[in-house]
Amino acid sequence: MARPDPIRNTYEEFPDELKELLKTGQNEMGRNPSTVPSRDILLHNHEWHLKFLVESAMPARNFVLPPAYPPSRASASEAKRVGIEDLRIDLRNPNDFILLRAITGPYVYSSTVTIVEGEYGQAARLTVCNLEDSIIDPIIPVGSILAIKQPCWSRLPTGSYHLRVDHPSDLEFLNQADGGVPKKWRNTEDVEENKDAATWKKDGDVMFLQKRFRKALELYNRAHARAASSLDVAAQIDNYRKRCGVDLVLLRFDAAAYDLSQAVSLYAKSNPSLFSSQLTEPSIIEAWLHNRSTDDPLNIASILPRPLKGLANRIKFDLAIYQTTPKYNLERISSYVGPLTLHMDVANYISDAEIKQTQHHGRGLFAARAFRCGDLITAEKAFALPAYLFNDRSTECSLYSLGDGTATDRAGALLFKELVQKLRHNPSLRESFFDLDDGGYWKERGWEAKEGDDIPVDVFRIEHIRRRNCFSAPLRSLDLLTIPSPVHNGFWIHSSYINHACLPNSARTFIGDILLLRATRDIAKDEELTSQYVAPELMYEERQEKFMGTWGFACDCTLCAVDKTVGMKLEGERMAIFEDLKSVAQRVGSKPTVRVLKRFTRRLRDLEALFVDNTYAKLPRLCLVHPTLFLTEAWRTLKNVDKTIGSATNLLRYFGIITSVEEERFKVLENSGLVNVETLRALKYMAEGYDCKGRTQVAGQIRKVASVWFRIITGADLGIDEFMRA
Ligand SMILES: C[S@@+](CC[C@H](N)C(=O)[O-])C[C@H]1O[C@@H](n2cnc3c(N)ncnc32)[C@H](O)[C@@H]1O
Repeated sequence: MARPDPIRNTYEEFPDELKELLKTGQNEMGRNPSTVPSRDILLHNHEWHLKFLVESAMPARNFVLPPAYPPSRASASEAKRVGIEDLRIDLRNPNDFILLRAITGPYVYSSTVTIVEGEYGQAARLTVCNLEDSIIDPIIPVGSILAIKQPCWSRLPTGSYHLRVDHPSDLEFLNQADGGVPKKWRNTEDVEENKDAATWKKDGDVMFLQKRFRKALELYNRAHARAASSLDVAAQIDNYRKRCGVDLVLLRFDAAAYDLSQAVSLYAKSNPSLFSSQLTEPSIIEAWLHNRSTDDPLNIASILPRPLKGLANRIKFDLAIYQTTPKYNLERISSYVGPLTLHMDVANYISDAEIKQTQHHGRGLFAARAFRCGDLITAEKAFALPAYLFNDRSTECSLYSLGDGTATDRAGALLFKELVQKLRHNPSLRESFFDLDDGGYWKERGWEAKEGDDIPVDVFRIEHIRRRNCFSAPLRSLDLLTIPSPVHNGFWIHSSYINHACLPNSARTFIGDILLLRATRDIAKDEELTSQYVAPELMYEERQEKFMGTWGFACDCTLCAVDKTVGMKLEGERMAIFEDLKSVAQRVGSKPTVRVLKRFTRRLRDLEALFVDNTYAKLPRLCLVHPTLFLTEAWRTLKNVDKTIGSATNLLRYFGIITSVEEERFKVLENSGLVNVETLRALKYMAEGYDCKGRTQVAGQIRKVASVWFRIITGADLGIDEFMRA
């Protein structure tokens, strides 16, 4: 087959090409497209692309968001139907819709591409973006009848034009029997019309086993329709149960709750001992599945048969449940986590961290009670955390937002996709998600929702919210101490309300999909909770650029307030010595000598001298940290105990943690909140040193503090002994 275009070998979108088009495309807006290929050419090209998709090594997937526009809010009854001939380039009328029929199988990779026809046979290429689609279980199989809201032509880099849908809610699937569907699209005979419920269900099971979940859902729907009319209660229960299972795989938790409540109600009605119980009432069961509580007033755990109970459990955890105590067996949970078991069945504990308005930083989290250093403040399961096993081709992808010029890698791109699916399918989850900070996007682009309105699922708003509120997460923070762990990008709604401070009072860690927030110093009731979004850069300007670039704020914490006054000249002098020391440390590596370390110490003193005045009294001196860590470890390598202890004490000091040892008592006198792996190492080296000197009481007290800090930076106690021994 001849290649339709010698330059492009796939339908894939390349962000650089699209960016160029944006620059040149403005003057076409509102015009008719100059060229649209004929139906035959479109079909021929599509066939070629399908063949190419099957046969070749594909590039990494590029998910591309064009400049933002809101989804249509017109309902079917308000919208005006238009034809392909009415469409213009880049001109979306939110009140228009078009009816189209897919005349080919789809090309599914970064987006779904298919060829569609209008009522009078005019063909066009349709690109549907941001849906979770697969070639074996396509969302838009041939013959699908689609209503597309606010349709318009969009330019392609090939010089041609296509119809493009970015918001899932701008695409609706119609049945042949739906009003408005052209007569000639209704004539497909359903040759399988006479199958009974059991056969449909069996066919659904086959599809389920083949992981064709959308097809399975369609077949279970058919089985359900049949079973409902045959009044076979057992078959109906079974169908609801099966459909509930597929719902869960497809992230349709609201639908799963509905299906299970129907199944339970039918089960109760057909069971004499439950006939008069509340379990016969589907709305009560559905409300319980959604109520976010661990309570079981209907006694479901003991009454229901296992398969229904198991599904109830699954739905409750997927919709999130809450407990009011910080009680968890985190060591056990931590031991379960692995690449295949990232999602843990635990309840959230967030009741002691309240969301309130701050004075200058929007909303924030506040301590509802006092916490001691190391205490668990919250434990929250991820709202979304895509798991991928390997960094292989099957998951290789990126997300580009052309409108605001941002790009994100695989972890962020996969999270974006999952968020879109979860919000698309589950209206009950939208309110809490869309209440998060979107940097003013919706205020500028959207509209005020009225009481009872559906919250629109705007993909651009989702991406704005993702960027400002997501967290990077290893499988377990514990693993970061030893081996590089793949970093995922996840979403935790309650934890998103915490504001940043370079000197925070709490730190987050991860055990699977649980985000744990622990106090890094003592916190008073009603104090605002803060954590570091990222560890602060050494240079004040660089630090602020990072905060401004990603989150749109300039940090005004106590450290930034002081660093701001330092001035470029002094900062430059500090950085020059820092760079000097860094290159010596790199040269020396793990083979230090006493002579080199003495010279290193003298140069380090030059750097210390640049902090002489009292402005940094109890504050961290960040550019002294890394050279001092090097020095501490180097003295330890040379087995110089006193120098190791002295240098480790300085290391803590430069992190803003002031300690003392008096009369065999070790004390933390000041704690800036910068508890991290380096400060933990400093404690470990100090404890070893005091042991060597025979001062085991001091060493024991230091180890006690270290065990609390270990819990802060890994989430739990698992692995503390190995760490302290290594
Ligand atoms: C993850 S949200 C935190 C919750 C947010 N304050 C709210 O009202 O939803 C991140 C946003 O909070 C604000 N923020 C966080 N830390 C801040 C800080 N130290 N100073 C100023 N604004 C901050 C910024 O607007 C940032 O984009």
